[in-house]
Amino acid sequence: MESFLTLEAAWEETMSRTAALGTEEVELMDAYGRFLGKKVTARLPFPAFDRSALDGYAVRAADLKDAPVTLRVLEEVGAGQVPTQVVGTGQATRIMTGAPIPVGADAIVRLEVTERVDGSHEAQTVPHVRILLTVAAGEAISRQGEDTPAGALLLEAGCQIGGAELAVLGANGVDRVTVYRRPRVGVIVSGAEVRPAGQSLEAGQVYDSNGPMLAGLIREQGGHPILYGQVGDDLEATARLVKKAAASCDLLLTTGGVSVGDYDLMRDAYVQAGGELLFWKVSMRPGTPVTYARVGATPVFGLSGNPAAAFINFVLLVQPVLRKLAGHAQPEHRPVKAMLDSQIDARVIGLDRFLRVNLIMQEAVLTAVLPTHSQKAGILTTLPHTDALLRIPGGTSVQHGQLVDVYPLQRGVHT
Ligand SMILES: Nc1nc2c(c(=O)[nH]1)N[C@H]1C(S)=C(S)[C@@H](COP(=O)(O)OP(=O)(O)OC[C@H]3O[C@@H](n4cnc5c(N)ncnc54)[C@H](O)[C@@H]3O)O[C@H]1N2
Ligand code: MOO
Repeated sequence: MESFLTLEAAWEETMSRTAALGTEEVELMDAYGRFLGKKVTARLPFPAFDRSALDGYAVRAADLKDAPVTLRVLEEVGAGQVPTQVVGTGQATRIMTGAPIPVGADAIVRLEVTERVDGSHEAQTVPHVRILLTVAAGEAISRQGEDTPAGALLLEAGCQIGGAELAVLGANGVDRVTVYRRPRVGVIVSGAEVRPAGQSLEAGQVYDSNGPMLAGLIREQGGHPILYGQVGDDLEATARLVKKAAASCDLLLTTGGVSVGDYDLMRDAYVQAGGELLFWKVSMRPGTPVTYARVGATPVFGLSGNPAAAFINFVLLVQPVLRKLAGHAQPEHRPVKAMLDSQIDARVIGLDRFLRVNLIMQEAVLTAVLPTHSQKAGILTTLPHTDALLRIPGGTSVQHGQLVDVYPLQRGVHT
C-alpha cells in the first residue's frame, strides 16, 4: 500500500522551513505589488490643518440664527492660500474646498444657499453676501487629524501595496518605502516532448504551457520568475541545471518527471545536484506525485507535468511558501465554506480530490458550481474560468446541498 503525505503535513513541512526574505528600500512608485517590510506610522496629522469641505463662505454659526442675514465679505481664500483676516461678528470669508479655515469662523455655508449682494450702496464698494439658511457650528469643516493623528499606525508590515496603500503613503509624503525583497523563483520545464512556442511541432510533441503558466502565477504572488528553459530526459543535464538554478534562486520549481515512468528522473536529478529529498507524493489529486526537496539552502518543488496538476500543485503548495518568502502577513490558505450544487463521490480514490469550481451567490448563499467540463489533470482550458478549488477529503463523498471547503484562487495581476 502506497503512503501519501496529507496536505496539512506537507504545509507543515514546507512552511516551517520558510522565512521571509530580507528587506530593501524602494521609491514609492516602485513599491506597487510589494509587501511592506515594516509598519508605517503617520509623520503628519491628516488632514494637516482644519480645512473647508465645500466651496462657500466661512462664517460664525451664531451670526446666522436669524437667517436670512447679510454678512460683509473680508477676503477670498483658495486651496493652497492662507487666510489673513480674522472673521468677526457680521463677517464672512469666501472660501474654496480644501482651503484653511480662517480664525474666528466656525462653520462653512455652501455657495448654493447664498446670494451675492450688490444692490446696496455699501455693497458697491465692499462685497457682501446674503446667507439664506442657518448652519450648525462645525458644519463642513474637516478637522486637523480627523483621518489620522500624527503617529497613528497607517499600514502594518506584511500588507501588499496596491492603489489604496499608495494613496495612504502618498498623502503622508512618504517617498521611500521598506519592502521585502522580491523572491527570485526559477522555473525548469522537463520532458523531451515539450517544445517552446515558435517552433514547429513534430509527431508526439506538445508546446510548453507550464513555463508560461508558472511565470504568470509567480508574478501574481509577488515573485520574480526566472525561466531556465526546458531540459530533455537526461539526468546529467537536468542535475546540472537544477544545481545552477538553485544556486541563484530563492525558490526553484520544476515540472514533469516526478511520476514512476522510465523517464521520470527529477528526484534523481535533485539528489545528483546535491539535494535532499523531503517528500514525494501528497494526498491530492490531481498533482499526487509532487515532490519537495532542498538543493543547498533553496527549496525546490517538483510539480507534475500535467498542466492542470501543476497549476493545482502551485496553488496549494507553492503559493503559501512564495507568499511567506515575499513577506505576506497571511501566507496560508484560508478555505471558505460553500454549498455544493452537485453530488461527488471521491471514495474510490482514497486521496483528497481538488475540483475546479465556479463560485456564485445563490439566494445569498455562496455556492460551488461544478463546470460540465472534464476535471482531468491534462485539461487546462477550464483554468481561466476557475474561481476556486473544491476539496473533497479522501474516502468521502459529498452530497448536493452540503457545505464544503473551497480554496479561492488569488489572482491579482502584478507587474
Ligand atoms: N504508472 C503510473 N503512471 C502515472 C502515475 C502513476 O501513479 N502511476 N501518475 C500519473 C499522474 S497522477 C500524473 S500527474 C502524471 C505525472 O507525471 P509527471 O509529473 O512525471 O509528468 P510527465 O510524465 O513529464 O508529463 C505528464 C503530461 O504532461 C505533459 N507535459 C509535461 N510538461 C509539459 C509542459 N511543460 N507543457 C505542457 N504539457 C506538458 C506531458 O507531455 C504529459 O502528457 O503521471 C501519471 N502517470
Ligand atoms: O495526480 Mo495526477 O496529477 O492526477 O494527474
